[in-house]
Amino acid sequence: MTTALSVNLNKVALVRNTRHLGIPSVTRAATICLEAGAHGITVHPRPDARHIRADDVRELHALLKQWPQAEFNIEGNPFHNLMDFVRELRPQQATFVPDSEGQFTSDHGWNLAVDGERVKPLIAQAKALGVRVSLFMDADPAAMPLAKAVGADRVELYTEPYAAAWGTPRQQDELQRFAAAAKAAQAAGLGVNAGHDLSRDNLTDFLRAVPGVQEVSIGHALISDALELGYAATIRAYLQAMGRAGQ
Ligand SMILES: CC(=O)[C@@H](O)[C@H](O)COP(=O)(O)O
Ligand SMILES: NCC(=O)COP(=O)(O)O
Repeated sequence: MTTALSVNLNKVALVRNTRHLGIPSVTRAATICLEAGAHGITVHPRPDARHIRADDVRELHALLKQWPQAEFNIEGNPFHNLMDFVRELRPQQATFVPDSEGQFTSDHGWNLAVDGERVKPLIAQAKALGVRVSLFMDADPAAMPLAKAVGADRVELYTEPYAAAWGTPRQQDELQRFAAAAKAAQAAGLGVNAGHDLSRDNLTDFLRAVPGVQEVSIGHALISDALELGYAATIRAYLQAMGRAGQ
């Protein structure tokens, strides 16, 4: 099975928002990622619009019509602004994340023993619109049957604890825990996605150890790598521009 790579463009928008120039362009970033072979685009339009804004979500949705194989994954809290995007745009996938408004970054999955009953009708609503629903979940095998019971199609395993343990003596224990959670999800009839702080360094070990991951969504490390891998070519381009002035 091939794991799909969905590129999270939040951080491109974060830089763009520090000026009124429209650069770096979120849609151009999406085009370059898809042309390079990425399988999808992820955004997390937070209620405070600190990075991805509503217009970005609409423009990406329009752009992705030119990429019928690519998937658009919109993340967010369905009790805040996510359902508006789901109803308006019907992306291929909505990832429900239990973040508070203004949260620094996502740092936990759903507690379905508490939120399951109120999240259930929103999952049904999204699915009735043809939108696949993935629930952002901690890697707790016991919680997976609950995710199935409330109607989710997939779970996205919250991988920050694995990323933090990577390269330390805790790495193997974390990998075992994530593998057990993935197996429990699959046994319950759910698909498995994964994301948060995945990187070029920690991704290979994760995909080797955790079976059947259908999609990884990666933003922070990937966009940071794109900057670092791009510095040298960019300096050459600027020196050429200066050279054309005879310098
Ligand atoms: C759900 C998740 O783990 C990440 O997508 C997270 O949404 C990243 O959000 P920020 O880019 O705002 O940190
Ligand atoms: N769902 C996780 C995601 O989209 C990206 O998270 P990160 O790589 O920015 O931590």
